[in-house]
Amino acid sequence: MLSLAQEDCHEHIIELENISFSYRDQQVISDLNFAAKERDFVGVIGSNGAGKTTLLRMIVGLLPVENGDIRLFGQSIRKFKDWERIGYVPQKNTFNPLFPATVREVVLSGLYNNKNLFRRVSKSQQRQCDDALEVMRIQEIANKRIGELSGGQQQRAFLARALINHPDLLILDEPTVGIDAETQAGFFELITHMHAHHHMTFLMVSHDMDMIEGYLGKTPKQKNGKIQFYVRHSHEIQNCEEQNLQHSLT
Ligand SMILES: Nc1ncnc2c1ncn2[C@@H]1O[C@H](COP(=O)(O)OP(=O)(O)OP(=O)(O)O)[C@@H](O)[C@H]1O
Repeated sequence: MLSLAQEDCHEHIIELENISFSYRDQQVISDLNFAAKERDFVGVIGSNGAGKTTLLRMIVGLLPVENGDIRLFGQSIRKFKDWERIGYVPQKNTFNPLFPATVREVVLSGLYNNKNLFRRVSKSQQRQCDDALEVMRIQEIANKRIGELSGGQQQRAFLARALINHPDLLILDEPTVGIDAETQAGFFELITHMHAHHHMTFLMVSHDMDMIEGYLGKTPKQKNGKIQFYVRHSHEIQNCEEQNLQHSLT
């Protein structure tokens, strides 16, 4: 059993406080509360239309928070500016396959939050890009057009794009939708390996109940179509003594 002092060494990364959201007159999220700490792995589940994508878009600043508050790294989203600390992989079907960019250009665009995809890139930024391509094992296809790739390869490219800034929080919206079972399993293995070996917090929407049950160790139950969170807590991976040691060494 962990003491309170041990648990408290992990900082809050996301705090949702009484969040509600409506599209015109349709209320999608009502009075949602949740908190995730450093290095937690959070599975977000809920039936179609429960508001999962809407919630992620609020957390990454693409939709306004009108009711309640979201705190990111302890700060209200209304004042938050450190967006490079957050990597976001949107749902696959929001990507246009005719987009005329190479994998390398897509990955580099993660540095600029889409402001200017083709601006001049420094040597150190190229190295950052090479590192992200290597982590995702897609160096060989770096110069291919993104639209020519398989669904699994495209997802790796978008994950590399989200990782290029070395984010502290990685947000994934159904990352394996439309991908065959074998590639899905490989992709999930990659994500769980990253969770175990990198100091990152994960928030992932998934309909894959086997994955939630297998990795997060809880049997998901649908609750009136509402969003639910299943968490593998940071202290299940690393206790605070190890964490303090790691911090004192870096
Ligand atoms: N831009 C929009 N304008 C109006 N309504 C929207 C908009 N985006 C989503 N909705 C509606 O809000 C509800 C929640 O949508 P959302 O995509 O957040 O659900 P979800 O839980 O991610 O669903 P799924 O599991 O199918 O991906 C749905 O009823 C949807 O039709």
